[in-house]
Amino acid sequence: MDTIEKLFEGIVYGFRAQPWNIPGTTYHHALKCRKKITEKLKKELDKRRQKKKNESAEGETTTNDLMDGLIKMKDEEGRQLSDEEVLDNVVSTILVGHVSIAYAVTWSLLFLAKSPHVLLKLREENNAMSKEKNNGCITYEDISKLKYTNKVAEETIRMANLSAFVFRKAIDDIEFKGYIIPKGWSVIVWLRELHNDPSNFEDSMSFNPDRWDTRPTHGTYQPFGGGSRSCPGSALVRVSLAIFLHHLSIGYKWELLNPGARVNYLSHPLPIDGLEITFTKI
Ligand code: HEM
Repeated sequence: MDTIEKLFEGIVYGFRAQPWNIPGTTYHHALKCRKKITEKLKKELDKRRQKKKNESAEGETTTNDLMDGLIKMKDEEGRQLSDEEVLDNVVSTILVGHVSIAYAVTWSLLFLAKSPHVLLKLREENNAMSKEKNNGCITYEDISKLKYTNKVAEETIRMANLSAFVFRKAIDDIEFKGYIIPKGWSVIVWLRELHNDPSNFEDSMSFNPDRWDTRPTHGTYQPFGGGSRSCPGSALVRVSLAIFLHHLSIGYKWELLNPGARVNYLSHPLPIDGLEITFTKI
């Protein structure tokens, strides 16, 4: 697991690096990590395929994880994924799910530590819910009742700007503010700028969950991208954050060790100290 963790970390660093495939660059290292991880997963895939062959007389294989799901998947015409497609899907799913939610959670800890009045309201709402549930676990339905908690989660997603930009290609000549973007050009959509622009979000740099009482203007909020390639993990991110905020606010107090720590923006924004913190159980 440690080796796999290291390899994924290498790929994540190469995510937003300049694509210079020269020894010594972050991008080159990421490609090497990608190759190694694919080799490791290929061995596992071969084992699974062999196992499936051996067991075909007895029926289905017993494991039921992502790789098995991809191996079994068939389209309408009964076509299955090639080895390369299975491996690409395993790598990209782990990659996008690997650090993203952890980073969002990290930012929620930081924003809340710096906004005690928000934390107070969050704690109030979640203590009330916990009492209602007799200290039991919350369910998916309960999460939608945690109105303030959901607003804190959304404001965290806005302020954290974990995906600062997405790439697109102009499929036609486009005129924008007097400039022509020729067909075929690559375009960066700078999401962070949209979310930090005070004309889109009043007092945009302050952590204010109540701003979510009204919906943002169309097109001004795209933390998960847009269109057919938008993030399929967005609901999972929101639910995970809400569950985390519930348990955190009712169970713990915490203090930042370096409240003024600078932020490292690549490959994803994160305080330079990794957010060193002390926790106390309430
Ligand atoms: C806070 C966490 C996350 C943020 C901010 C985020 C943001 C994004 C953005 C901006 C894109 C590009 C969308 C576009 O080009 O329009 C994307 C793509 C994607 N995300 Fe996420 N994401 C997060 C978490 C996750 C998680 C947890 C998963 C899955 C477990 C996931 C799966 C994916 C996949 C598979 C794509 C590629 C979609 C495609 O190209 O069709 N993401 N994400």
